[in-house]
Amino acid sequence: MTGVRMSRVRVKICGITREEDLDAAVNEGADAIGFVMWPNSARAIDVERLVTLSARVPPFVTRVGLFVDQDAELIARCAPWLDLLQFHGDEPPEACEGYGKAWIKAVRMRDDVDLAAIEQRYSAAQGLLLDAFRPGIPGGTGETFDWSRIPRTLAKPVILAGGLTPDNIAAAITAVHPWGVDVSGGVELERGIKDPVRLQAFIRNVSNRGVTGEPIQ
Ligand SMILES: O=C(O)c1ccccc1N[C@@H]1O[C@H](COP(=O)(O)O)[C@@H](O)[C@H]1O
Repeated sequence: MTGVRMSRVRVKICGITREEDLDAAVNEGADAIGFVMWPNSARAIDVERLVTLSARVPPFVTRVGLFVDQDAELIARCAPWLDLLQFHGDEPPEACEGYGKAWIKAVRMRDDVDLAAIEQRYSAAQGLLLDAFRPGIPGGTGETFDWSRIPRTLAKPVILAGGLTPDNIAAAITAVHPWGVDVSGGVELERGIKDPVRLQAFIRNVSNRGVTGEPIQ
């Protein structure tokens, strides 16, 4: 490919709990940093910690707050420290609005999922984040799903998630052509603690690929 620079795939590093992990992600070129505000997660942070970590994020890096069927009051308290809300539960569209923030809807890829219907229902979402389905667990499972189930016809930007790693991310981008990718467990040493080596490898393996999966010239 000559003369054409394909748009690059955006990358979000989720489940940041520590300053050093945040700095490593930003310095490697992450486009977005995810903060898990769902208290049942081993990667959860509280509002006080969100305020501290959020203040460390430089301009042009998106601060994303992850919520799972949580109280409007808690989301409203977090919203000033966030740029984008990620709804990872069974929230109806009405529960995602009213915070004055753009938002994305996470969809767990159950066998019977109808993405076209979901896209219509969540028409105000900025994008759809597609994650693996495991009963009883809202996300962050570290599991992949069959990427060929994602139709190419979706109008909204697709953010691919679920079990992504430095080793499978190139194949994932080639298969799905996503707008962005989101990773948590695949770049960790343990839950909530990122591995700088895996983090660097993941972001580098994303950054040199266009949305077609071809290396950017
Ligand atoms: O990270 C969590 O603990 C979490 C909890 C509840 C819902 C979602 C969660 N994480 C998100 O799940 C996907 C996939 O994560 P992984 O890469 O498979 O570990 C991603 O969007 C995380 O942000």
